[in-house]
Amino acid sequence: MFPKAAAGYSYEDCRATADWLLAQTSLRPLVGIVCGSGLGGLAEALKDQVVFNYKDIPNFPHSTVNGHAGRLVFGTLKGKPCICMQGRFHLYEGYPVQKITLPMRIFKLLGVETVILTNAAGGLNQDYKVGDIMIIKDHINMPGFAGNNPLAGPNDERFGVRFPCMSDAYDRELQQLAQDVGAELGYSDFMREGVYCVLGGPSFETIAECRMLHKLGADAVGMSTVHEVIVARHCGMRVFAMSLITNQAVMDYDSEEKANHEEVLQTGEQRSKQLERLVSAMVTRIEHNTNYA
Ligand SMILES: O=P(O)(O)O[C@H]1O[C@H](CO)[C@@H](O)[C@H]1O
Ligand code: HPA
Repeated sequence: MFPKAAAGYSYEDCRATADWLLAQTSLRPLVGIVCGSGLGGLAEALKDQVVFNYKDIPNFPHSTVNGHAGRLVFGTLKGKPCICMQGRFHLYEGYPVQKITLPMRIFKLLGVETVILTNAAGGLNQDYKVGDIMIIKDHINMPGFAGNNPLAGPNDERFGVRFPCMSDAYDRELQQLAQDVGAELGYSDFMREGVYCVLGGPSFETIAECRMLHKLGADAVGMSTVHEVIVARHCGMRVFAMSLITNQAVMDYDSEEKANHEEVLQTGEQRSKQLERLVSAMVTRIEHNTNYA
């Protein structure tokens, strides 16, 4: 039922990749950051960088999407050890869902305790504007409804339990921290919180699909993040995620708007400095069990 190609990587494969990385750098990251489309600039805030191209990392998939550089960056943010994915993997690139989430298991084996995920998304909530930052409080996993869940297949208890809870997927303390930090930075006017819905892509949604998703309770729609969140929670990492609303989902048959990736990347560029400040300030204030000083 689960052909080998779709089964992802074994615990030993993940361990081998993590050990390979650990052997190349003395940095031991506590925070893992994933940059969404056009948001790779987040990695630039890291000091004392050690950078790996995905194509040089054993077992790692390769980035194929414009706006996803395909580099894994180790470094520090105000002294705190971090790892940052400059580019992620998506279902529509043709990877099985178990493979696009491999980096979350590598993060775990490297010692990461907290994951911060970012993405570009289309706004379904009519109160949202392009450029808003939405703190994700919950998700709707559409591919999961059809059985395409990254945890489908044999479960290795060394990562986590067979039936992980997802009602607490998005850490509430970290959501509050983001609100506090956002307010201190003067970002409250463009910060929202809401529900993110993942679809398979790569085609953008039809008008009828956007209307349906909105009725179902989604505030933003995208093609990523949720799979990573599920795998990160399965192996016990704390998760914070946010969407940059890069475009308004088209909900109206009279509209001339057309979703396009260029607009997505452009909005990412415009908000990248603010996102960088928000993430940096959050990272410095997240408490960890390990004393990294
Ligand atoms: O979710 P991220 O990786 O930010 O990318 C978003 O942007 C792309 C569409 O423009 C899709 O890949 C969508 O998921
Ligand atoms: N739909 C799906 N994914 C996206 C969008 C969108 O409108 N914008 C950015 N990623």
